[in-house]
Amino acid sequence: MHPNALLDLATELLRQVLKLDQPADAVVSAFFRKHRGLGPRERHSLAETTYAVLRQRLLFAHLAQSGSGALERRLAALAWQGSDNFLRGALGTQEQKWLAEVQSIDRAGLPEKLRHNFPDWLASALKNELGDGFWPLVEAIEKQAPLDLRVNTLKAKRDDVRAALGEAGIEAETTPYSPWGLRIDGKPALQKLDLFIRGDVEVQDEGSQLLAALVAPKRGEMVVDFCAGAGGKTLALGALMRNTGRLYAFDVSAHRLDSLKPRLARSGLSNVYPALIAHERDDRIKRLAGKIDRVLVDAPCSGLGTLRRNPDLKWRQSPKAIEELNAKQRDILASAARLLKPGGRLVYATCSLLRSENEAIAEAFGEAHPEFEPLAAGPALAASQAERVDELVTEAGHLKLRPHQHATDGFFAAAWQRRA
Ligand SMILES: C[S@@+](CC[C@H](N)C(=O)[O-])C[C@H]1O[C@@H](n2cnc3c(N)ncnc32)[C@H](O)[C@@H]1O
Repeated sequence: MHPNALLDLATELLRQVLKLDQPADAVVSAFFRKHRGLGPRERHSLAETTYAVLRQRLLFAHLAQSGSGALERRLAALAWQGSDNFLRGALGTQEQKWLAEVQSIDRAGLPEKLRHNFPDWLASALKNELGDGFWPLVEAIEKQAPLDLRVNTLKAKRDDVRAALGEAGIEAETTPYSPWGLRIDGKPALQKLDLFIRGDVEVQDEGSQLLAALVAPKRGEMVVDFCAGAGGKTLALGALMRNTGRLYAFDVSAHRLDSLKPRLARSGLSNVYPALIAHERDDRIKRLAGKIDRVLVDAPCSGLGTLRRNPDLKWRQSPKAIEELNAKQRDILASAARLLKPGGRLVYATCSLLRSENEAIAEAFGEAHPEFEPLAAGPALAASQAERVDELVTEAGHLKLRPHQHATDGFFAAAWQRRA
């Protein structure tokens, strides 16, 4: 494709994504479905350019002020993630001159906001939360996340999968904390590999794997994944149960539960029971009250721990939306807790970095529910063969992961045991 035609497409894609009325990954996928003729390299340039704009939107919007022509074209040129030569082929002489000028600006001297690229409310919330970790986080989320895999221990061993990936020309390292994880640099096409098709691996961030390790369901138990979504954690839990017992995968979204089905088929699990619920007080939950050994509440949240993958969330979340989520999180946790039998384990988790969605929810639940005793995450993770657990837990005994410290998405989890 002629460079200018591709830059025109990048301009159009950015116009759609920057409306911010839908998740960026959904807009990008729909765009690619409409433009089927695009090759893998063209798709890569378009998607990564779009994500680069979302990551550093304030900086690029500032630098774009001086140019002319469509704003989105200037943003695409500034954030271009293909080759420089290709981009030059797309730009007119004036545009090239402008780009060279703005690219020579010393970015380290720009105001703070143009260096962290957060809206004000979020910058102050994250500074409060992270202190000295704020700037390391900014740096960590400007980079792409690595690709983590979870080896399906029902079907394969980690060393064998690593060797098979090596034979396919894909270098993988073992993950530092999860006993089932492999980490790959870059984004090789895995879907066509035999080991993927037969369900030996699933794509799953190491942090998500650690949540399953914290729930630690055993053979033959009754387990509920309360907010199962597309079932990333369900599959990990089912494998830990060695395909025995009963694992209910609840969610209010039929669409998300539908995406679980092909993954379930690949995984070889037959102990999973997906169930659509209307809301957290659905009758199905009342029927199972007091009967369940382990419950995971992977609560709907702001997703701000996933900014490496979803940089649009910085611009799509708001304090009001987070307050609404907080109410939902409280309700779902209180309802899910009723499922547990005495001695049972409850885990509340989010992929948020914000205290209001994490500690605040856990503390309020603990105060209102003396029948639940806090369970320290460290020993529980160690019992699941997680490694270097001291690096993963807080003084209060919560699991807390950060992109800049652990190279995972940001996660929080609190656990309790129901008193007998
Ligand atoms: C963080 S996502 C879950 C991700 C999933 N556990 C995974 O590992 O792929 C939160 C999920 O909660 C679901 N949800 C929202 N409200 C709910 C409710 N009241 N009861 C149960 N699930 C709910 C959403 O549909 C969404 O799929």
